[in-house]
Amino acid sequence: MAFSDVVATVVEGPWVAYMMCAVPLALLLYSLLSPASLRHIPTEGGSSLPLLSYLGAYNVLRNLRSVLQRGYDKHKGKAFKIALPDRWVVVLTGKALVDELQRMPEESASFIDATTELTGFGYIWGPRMRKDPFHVPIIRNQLTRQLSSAFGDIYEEIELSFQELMPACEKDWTPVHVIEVARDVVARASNRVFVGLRVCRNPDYLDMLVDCAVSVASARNTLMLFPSVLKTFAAKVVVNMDRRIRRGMRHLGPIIEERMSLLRSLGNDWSDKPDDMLQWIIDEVAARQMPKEDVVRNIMFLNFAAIHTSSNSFTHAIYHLAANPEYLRPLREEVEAVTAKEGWSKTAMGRMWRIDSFLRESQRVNSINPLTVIRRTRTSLTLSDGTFIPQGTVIAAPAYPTHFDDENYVGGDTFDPWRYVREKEQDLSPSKHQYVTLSPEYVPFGLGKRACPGRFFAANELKAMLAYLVVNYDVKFEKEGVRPENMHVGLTISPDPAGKVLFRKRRS
Ligand code: HEM
Repeated sequence: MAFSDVVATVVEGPWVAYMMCAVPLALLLYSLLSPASLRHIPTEGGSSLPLLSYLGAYNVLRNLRSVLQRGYDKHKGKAFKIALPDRWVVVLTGKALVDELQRMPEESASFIDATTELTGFGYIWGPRMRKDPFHVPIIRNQLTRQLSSAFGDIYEEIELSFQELMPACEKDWTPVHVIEVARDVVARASNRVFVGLRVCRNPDYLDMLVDCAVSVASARNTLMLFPSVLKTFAAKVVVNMDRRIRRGMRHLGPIIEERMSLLRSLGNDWSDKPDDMLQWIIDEVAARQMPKEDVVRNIMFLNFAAIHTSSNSFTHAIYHLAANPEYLRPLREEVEAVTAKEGWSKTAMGRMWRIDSFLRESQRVNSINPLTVIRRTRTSLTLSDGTFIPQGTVIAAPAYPTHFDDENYVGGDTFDPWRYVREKEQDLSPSKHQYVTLSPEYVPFGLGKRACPGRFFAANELKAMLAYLVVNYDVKFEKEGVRPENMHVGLTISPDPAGKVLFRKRRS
């Protein structure tokens, strides 16, 4: 049958009648199935009517930043909702509600359930990581406690990686893809501490980690186009974690086997037992009698958490510096004065207030995710302003509007690199203004019990990277003073990946 015949049959036949019945039926079904209990919460970014909300979701994904800002301006201090292709998200605004959000216990508003659904991570990394996230206390306790003793190794790796990755800059102004260099440096420096010298410089291992981090970070935008029942399958196709873990096993498998056999023969403690991330994870995996592939899964997850976030944050900061090279001098003066006294150490990093303020301010104006402090309610609850939130709702705080609110930051829409240096100088408790310090007005690391446990590690690494660059290189953009616009794609924000910064080995 020719195509025109098919069209004629459809138009003239009973199909028109079927369609006329089916469409209202679908609308009715959808409105019955849609969460009626969210209808009292105002919608931003489009209509909340059945099916039309999909148009809203399209608009939200294209213009998330401005939709969130409009919602914030209209409803500050209250909640509003936005449509995504696979769900509604209720956005809580203003200090009081965001503070309430961070205090909600996991049993009533779950971070794990929210990351599973909103970012698709539960589907990508598998149910075990969701049910038993033992990597969190490892980061919080062992890794963070070891920062002082590990600093020398981290710094050595930073220094060597920059020298190897940017050799041409030794001679003249050379364009550098900062995001790519940042990913490699972060991967190498972090893995010096995660898995040790034996593997951390292996180019295939590093390539695997960076590729995994980039794929997982962008997968959230693809996975939200699938209904929940298909997400596990979609995650397998989009990310194929099993294949990545097999590749990781080629690098880490022999070391894991060696260490596991020592654990079996010598027990939990032996005199020269390694004291690194790999061993801490092996201990947990062995105690739970899990397969050794789970060690690799954990290492890869931590690398995803570290590489994507830290390299984006670093690139944002370098873009500000290259657009305003006049910031180099005050940064250099500080780094040189501090390292002259303290050497390159964690103590020195703690004394670099300008470096710290620069990174914190860059994180404030650029953010890492447009929605943060994400949770999914496990019970119905009523907020202090009387808003009823039914069970199973994803709730979150909006990053940009919070960070650009003049009530929270004077001149909040301008990048002011020394903002927190001034605040520290005026405050009796200067630690309140550090890069890693959280508050309902500063949300890039999340908030509350599930706030980023890796931020102390990240801050030290990023401060060492920035400090190293400012004392060793001159920096500028080809077109002076112009910073490339950030890219907003669906639920992600990133520095323009095409941005190139000119670097030249410092002459004076
Ligand atoms: C500048 C760098 C980083 C940024 C901006 C960042 C940001 C975040 C954010 C926003 C969250 C969610 C918190 C919430 O919603 O309340 C988070 C969670 C997490 N981050 Fe980071 N992160 C960074 C670096 C790191 C590093 C280096 C590691 C690992 C060493 C790490 C490990 C984690 C883990 C494991 C979680 C989940 C915590 C949990 O399950 O309770 N992050 N991070």
